[in-house]
Amino acid sequence: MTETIARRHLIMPPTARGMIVGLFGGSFNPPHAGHALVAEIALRRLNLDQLWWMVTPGNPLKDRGNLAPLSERMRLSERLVHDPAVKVTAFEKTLGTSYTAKTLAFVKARNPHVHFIWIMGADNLKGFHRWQNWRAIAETFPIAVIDRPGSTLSYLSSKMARTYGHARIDEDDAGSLWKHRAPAWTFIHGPRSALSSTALRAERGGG
Ligand SMILES: Nc1ncnc2c1ncn2[C@@H]1O[C@H](COP(=O)(O)OP(=O)(O)OP(=O)(O)O)[C@@H](O)[C@H]1O
Ligand SMILES: O=C(O)c1ccc[n+]([C@@H]2O[C@H](COP(=O)([O-])O)[C@@H](O)[C@H]2O)c1
Repeated sequence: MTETIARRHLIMPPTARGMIVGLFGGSFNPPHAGHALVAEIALRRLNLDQLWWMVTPGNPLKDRGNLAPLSERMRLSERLVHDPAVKVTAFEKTLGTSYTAKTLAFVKARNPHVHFIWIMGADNLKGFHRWQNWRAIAETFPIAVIDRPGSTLSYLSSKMARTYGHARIDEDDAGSLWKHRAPAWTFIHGPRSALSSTALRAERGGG
C-alpha cells in the first residue's frame, strides 16, 4: 500500500539549543485519550518545552498483522493532539528503523545541545529489558515512566527497575530529571486512564 505522509512529518522536528524535549514513541494503533493524558502529564511534570509524539513504523516486538497504516495512525494522532508543544512525527520511517536505541542515538547526535527524556507507560517498563540495547538507552537518556492501571508495581518488580533502582529519582523532583546524568529515571503517579488501543480495536471489530 502506498502511504501519503506530509513531508514535514518525515523529518525530525526542529529544536533550539537548551530545550528540554520529551520523546514519546508509540504504535498509536489507534491513538486514544490515555496517550493524550500521558503527553499532558509529561509536559507538565517534566518541564518540557516540547514533546515528540513519535508514531513508530512498527514496534519490533509486536505482530504487525493488525497494524493500521502509518499514515492513518498519523492522521488520527494529529486529530487528537491540540497542544502546539506536542509535535506529531513519523521521522523514524525516514531513518528506516523501529529500534528505539538506534532512533535515540541518531536524535542525540543531530541535537547535541538538547536535553532529551524518553517517556513511556508503565506497561512498557515491565518488558523494557527485552528491547534492543535497553541498557544503552537507560545509560544514555533520562527516562520518565507514567503510571498505567495494571502496571503500577513495575517500578519495583521490572528488571529495569531492579537493575537501575539506585538511579530512580523521586517523582517530586521529576521537573529536574533532565539535569540528571543517565542512568536516571522516575515513575510518575497521577491521574490514570484505563484506555488501550487493544480494547478500542476489539470494540471496532478490528481484532
Ligand atoms: N492508558 C495509558 N496509560 C499510560 N500509558 C499508556 C496508556 N496507553 C498507552 N500508554 C503508553 O503510551 C505508549 C504508546 O502506547 P501504545 O500505542 O502501544 O498504546 P496501547 O494502548 O498500549 O496499545 P496496545 O493495546 O495495542 O498495546 C506506550 O509507552 C504505552 O505504555
Ligand atoms: O527498540 C526496541 O527493541 C523496542 C521494543 C519495543 C518497543 N519499542 C518502542 O517503544 C515505543 C512504544 O511502543 P508501543 O508499541 O508499546 O506503543 C515505540 O516507540 C516502539 O518502537 C522499541
